[in-house]
Amino acid sequence: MLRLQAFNITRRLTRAFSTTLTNTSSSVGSSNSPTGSINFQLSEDQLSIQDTARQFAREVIIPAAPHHDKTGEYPTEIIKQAWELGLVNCHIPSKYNGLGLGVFDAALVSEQLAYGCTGIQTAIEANGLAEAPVILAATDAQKKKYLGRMTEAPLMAGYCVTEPGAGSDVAAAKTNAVKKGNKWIVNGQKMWITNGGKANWYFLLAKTDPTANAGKAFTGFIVDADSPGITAGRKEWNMGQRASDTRGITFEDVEVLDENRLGEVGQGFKIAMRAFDITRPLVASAAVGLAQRAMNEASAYALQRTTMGKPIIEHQAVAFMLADMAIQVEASRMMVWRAGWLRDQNKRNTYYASIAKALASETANKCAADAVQIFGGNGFNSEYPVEKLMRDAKIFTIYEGTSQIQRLIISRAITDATKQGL
Ligand SMILES: CCCCCCCC(=O)SCCNC(=O)CCNC(=O)[C@H](O)C(C)(C)COP(=O)(O)OP(=O)(O)OC[C@H]1O[C@@H](n2cnc3c(N)ncnc32)[C@H](O)[C@@H]1OP(=O)(O)O
Repeated sequence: MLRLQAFNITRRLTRAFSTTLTNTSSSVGSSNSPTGSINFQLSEDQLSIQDTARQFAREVIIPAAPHHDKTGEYPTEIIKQAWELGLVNCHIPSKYNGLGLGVFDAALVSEQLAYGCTGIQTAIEANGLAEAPVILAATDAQKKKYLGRMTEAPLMAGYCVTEPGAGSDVAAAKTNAVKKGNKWIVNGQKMWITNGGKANWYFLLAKTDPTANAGKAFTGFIVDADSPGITAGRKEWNMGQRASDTRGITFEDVEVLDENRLGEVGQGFKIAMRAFDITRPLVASAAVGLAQRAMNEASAYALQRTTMGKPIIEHQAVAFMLADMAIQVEASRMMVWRAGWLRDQNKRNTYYASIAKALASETANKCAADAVQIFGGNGFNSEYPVEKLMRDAKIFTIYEGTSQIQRLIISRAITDATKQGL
């Protein structure tokens, strides 16, 4: 079933590809996207890695997705296979034995994996989210230790920022770290942590100066998940993306060595935000993958389902819904590419990342809901694939910043630009 041999060939191509895109700096890999001109033609290498991810989604993820959706079982075996193909931890620089892909190239992968199942893709991509602050701010020794091990075994990691009382408003987070000698003592409660119960280590954001403003109040840490005092709560049973492991995590007098502090004291909030500049385009590309799947499922169904003597795809009411899906999918993908490309040029992309995230996540919801509509009664039934897409889509407008937070970021950028007369 797996056709791993075929995948291994593509993996070798992928590895070869990585050597030409290697990035050993502290930023996520630069891409081979041409500078000075716009070119929508993917390179042979990009097509190759996209094809590997597409094939993996079609042959491995799609057949297994209904089981993981129904049972909530964590897709350990699938993640292991994806890891063997180089489809996990795409950003880790080659210096630490990773592929060192840029955001643009990683988006090609995440769109394809998400086409198969966004629950499984989220479990995979959550590694990228936890690793982003480490790639951005860690010392060489920290990178060797924590990124290096991710390339030696199919381990998972988690990004511990959200709290029961601090989701959209990160600055309201209360988990604190107090310095004692060469250690920090961490206390607090995190919530909705993806890979919470599966992670080998966490990126942790903790308040270290309660009197300072957000930009200086927090510090980032890398925390081993088996540290005494850490307790992972029960797996949350969510509306969709059920393959993904989401939990609350309690920190009770957890000792973290100062050598595990990430960056300067007080810089944690900015490191956590800069990580989103990398990962929001990837969440958006996953939403595009789901939207594309909804459109493909709806088109195929509309071609074979007949009413009033003809396939429903020939009824304009249905055909125009499909056309609207195509418009939204194509526009969303272009925004993902723009946000990713800009980041790969080492330019600030926060505004475009938020536009891509808001547009693509709302597109995923619209396309999934319209696919259910096109399927009619069958769409409402769990024997058909589209009700899962509709449940899975909802979280895209919530995690990694709600649609409202994206609009806050976009509108602040407009205000700033206007004030500067731009
Ligand atoms: C597929 C994988 C998915 C995995 C599962 C998903 C997991 C998650 O959902 S993770 C949690 C997601 N949470 C979020 O996205 C939180 C949303 N909220 C936010 O983004 C922020 O809290 C936001 C934008 C509202 C910040 O607002 P606010 O509190 O007003 O802070 P703000 O004043 O803008 O910024 C504070 C400082 O940080 C700086 N800063 C903000 N953003 C950035 C950035 N992108 N880059 C660099 N610096 C930044 C500001 O310039 C400011 O600096 P200074 O103090 O020197 O002026």
